[in-house]
Amino acid sequence: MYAIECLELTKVYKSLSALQNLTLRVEYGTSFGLLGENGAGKSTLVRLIMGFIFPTSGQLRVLGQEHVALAHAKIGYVHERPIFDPHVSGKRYLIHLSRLTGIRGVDGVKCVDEMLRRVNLQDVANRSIGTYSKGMQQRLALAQALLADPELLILDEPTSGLDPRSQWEIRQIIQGLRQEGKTILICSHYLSEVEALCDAIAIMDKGRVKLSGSVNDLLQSKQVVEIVLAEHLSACDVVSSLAIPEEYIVTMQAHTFEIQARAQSIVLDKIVQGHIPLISLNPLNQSLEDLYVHATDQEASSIPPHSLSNAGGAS
Ligand SMILES: Nc1ncnc2c1ncn2[C@@H]1O[C@H](COP(=O)(O)OP(=O)(O)OP(=O)(O)O)[C@@H](O)[C@H]1O
Repeated sequence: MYAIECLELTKVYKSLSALQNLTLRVEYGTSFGLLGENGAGKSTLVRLIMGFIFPTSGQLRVLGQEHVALAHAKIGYVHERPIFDPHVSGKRYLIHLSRLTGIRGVDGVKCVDEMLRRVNLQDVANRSIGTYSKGMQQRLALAQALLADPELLILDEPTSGLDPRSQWEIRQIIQGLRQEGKTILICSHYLSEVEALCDAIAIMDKGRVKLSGSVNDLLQSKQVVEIVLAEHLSACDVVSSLAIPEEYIVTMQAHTFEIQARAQSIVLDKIVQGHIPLISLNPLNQSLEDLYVHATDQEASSIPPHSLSNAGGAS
């Protein structure tokens, strides 16, 4: 069973298709990154998951509920730009919310104090929120989302617009939640953040999933090795004389070609047996940024399928 399961999900606003037959699954206890350019459909998907809007067609199940509103009490949500009453203190605000969620009296205060410690706001707990920095407000929003100990946490651009120190603080909190085994869905434009915080990702483009899967699998499947031949050799001639399968080749230049890392030993055997002189063999690590650029690049859609294969279960 999945914490979030979308099957052929479509959302049309008037005449605009914001999501088109989107299939995506988020496993319980994992941290999932939703990536995509502005207008890709990430917020629409989050709004559907939260039950703020309804799908035009397709199926959606959140924490086992087809009626996603029934899952609401078990979801913690942090908006990209949380809005607070600036005159109320952080502690008072959280106590008010804890009462609304049914945690009252001494237990409520204990729970709030614990949450304030957790997001490192204990020293400013009694100050009015209007005096908080943006980073503090974002941490308060996280505390608010965590108050009812949700099963699923949805973080929309959790570090957007924050200074590096504040970003780091938020990421540390998210790492802690991840280690506790919380299911987390993060929408972010920061690729290094997603690479560091997420077990799996989906890259969305124009309402569709372009690429998805586990971060490790995706990165490993895209590792390449650069082979630099002696200058008198043409890469094209060597590849054809050694009969190196086309699907192993990523790029080819005059005396250099890149191959999939997984094909390294096969290609090297051929090179040794063919007595081909090499200048160097260089592993080139791919980052999530490289994957992202390929997946969202229209030109890249026409490059060989091995460079852009969908490694995950989504389509
Ligand atoms: N309420 C709405 N009515 C009409 N069109 C909408 C509405 N909300 C979103 N859209 C359109 O749907 C598409 C997807 O928008 P969405 O906000 O889901 O993208 P996004 O990936 O979250 O973008 P961003 O990164 O900028 O937040 C866009 O073309 C947007 O203009």
